[in-house]
Parts: sequence; structure tokens; C-alpha cells
Amino acid sequence: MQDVLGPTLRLIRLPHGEGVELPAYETRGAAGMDLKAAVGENEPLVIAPGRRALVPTGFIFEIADGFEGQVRPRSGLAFKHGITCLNTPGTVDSDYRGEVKVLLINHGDEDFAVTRGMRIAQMLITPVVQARIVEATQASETARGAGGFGSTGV
Ligand SMILES: O=c1ccn([C@H]2C[C@H](O)[C@@H](COP(=O)(O)OP(=O)(O)OP(=O)(O)O)O2)c(=O)[nH]1
Ligand SMILES: [Mg+2]
Repeated sequence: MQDVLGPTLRLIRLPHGEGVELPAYETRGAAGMDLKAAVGENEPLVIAPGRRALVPTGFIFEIADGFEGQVRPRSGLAFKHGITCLNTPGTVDSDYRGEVKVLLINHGDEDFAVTRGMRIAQMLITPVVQARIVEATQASETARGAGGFGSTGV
């Protein structure tokens, strides 16, 4: 995978991200780079059951034109603790210059403490295109027509 040259991702470290490891692909073929929590060293962010929290990553991500960042949950956190991303997949626009944050929700039945450096989610860099938006008066004909939501059987 790493033989395939992807776009450059510039990361601007914010003061509270000082010392936090860069997001990284954990294995050679990993689709997503793991994002780490930039919460205070002695201030874990505790998410109670049923609650949500915006977790800082400590970085501005300058995503190349023509790409987006998709913030997705980590399956291990979901399986073991019921922790997932509420807005999955989160969309990080290429023109966004604020800090990337991860919106976690606790679907488990115990408090979950997010500690500094914890790998909380993953980000995929994915190509996007913008459509040319045109209003029309009639839909074109197709074999499917208006059939959907199980119209071809289950
Ligand atoms: O998980 C996420 C999702 C979004 N963002 C940031 C980057 C993204 O470019 C911006 C806006 O996200 P989105 O378009 O999904 O939210 P919105 O509710 O439409 O806000 P806006 O009006 O700012 O576009 O928020 C994150 O940091 N993490
Ligand atoms: Mg938006």
C-alpha cells in the first residue's frame, strides 16, 4: 500500500498537541491512520453512558484539494466499550483549517475515560468529486424506475 503514492497531508500541530504522536497507519495495509486524543495529561475526558464528547486531536489537517478526510470509529473500542463516532463517517473538508475533533459517543454501560494519546478513531483520505448541480423538470427513464428499498427482493 505504501508503494502507492497518495496525496501529501500537512499537519499543523496546535499547542495542546505538543508531545502527542502524529496520526499514523499502524500496519502496512491499514486504510486509516489512527487519531490520538489531545486531552490534558492529567485530565482524562470521561464519557458517561449515553453521553457524547468532542475529543481534540491537537492538529489542523490540511487535506489536499480533491480529497476529504473520513473520521471513522475503531472497531475495538466499539466492541469492547461501546464507543463509536456519533457522526460516522465524519467529514473533514479540504478547506477546513480548524482543529480536527472526533465526536465520540458512549453506547456502553460504563464510564469511558479518554486519556492523552489514546487512539480514539481513524481517518481515511478519500478522493471526492463535486457534482455540477443542475435543476431539471423530468427524471430520465431507467429499468429500475422508482423501485427501491427492497424492490428487487431480499
Ligand atoms: O468528525 C468531524 C466532522 C467534522 N469536523 C470538522 C471538519 C469539517 O470540515 C467541519 C464541518 O463538518 P460538517 O460539514 O460535517 O459539519 P456541518 O454541521 O455541516 O458544519 P459546517 O456548517 O461548518 O459545514 O467540521 C471534524 O473536525 N470532525
Ligand atoms: Mg458542512
